Amino acid sequence: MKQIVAIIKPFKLDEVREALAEVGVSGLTVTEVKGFGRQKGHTELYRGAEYVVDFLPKVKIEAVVDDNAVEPAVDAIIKAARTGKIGDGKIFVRSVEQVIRIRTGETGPDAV
Ligand SMILES: Nc1ncnc2c1ncn2[C@@H]1O[C@H](COP(=O)(O)OP(=O)(O)OP(=O)(O)O)[C@@H](O)[C@H]1O
Ligand SMILES: [Mg+2]
Repeated sequence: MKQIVAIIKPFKLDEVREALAEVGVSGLTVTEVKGFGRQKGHTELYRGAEYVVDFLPKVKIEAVVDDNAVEPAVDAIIKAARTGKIGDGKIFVRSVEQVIRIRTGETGPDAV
């Protein structure tokens, strides 16, 4: 199992959520975050204005999926979140050792 962590532009959240649902991702955690990439926030457009702050608003999406679902999920995020402009975001993929569904006690891929 893997955890996909994607940092995206906030206005892309709905599209990304729909794209992930289409490829069968069963659960998501979403957090409002702030960050910067290699332009350090300074030269990035946000809602039409050039932001001159150190940290730009972003949305972090976390989804844990079975190994064979990583590629379709990553592809779906890229397709939905990409504008082609700087600051489109980044995707990190991490290994997940265990998943436990609290209600039923199921573990592993059955619990994802
Ligand atoms: N190395 C990193 N570690 C942690 N978070 C990062 C990293 N790079 C980017 N981020 C997060 O992703 C957000 C978007 O990054 P961004 O898309 O600007 O990356 P970039 O490398 O500057 O690419 P681009 O040139 O397309 O803008 C940042 O605001 C930050 O929250
Ligand atoms: Mg950037």
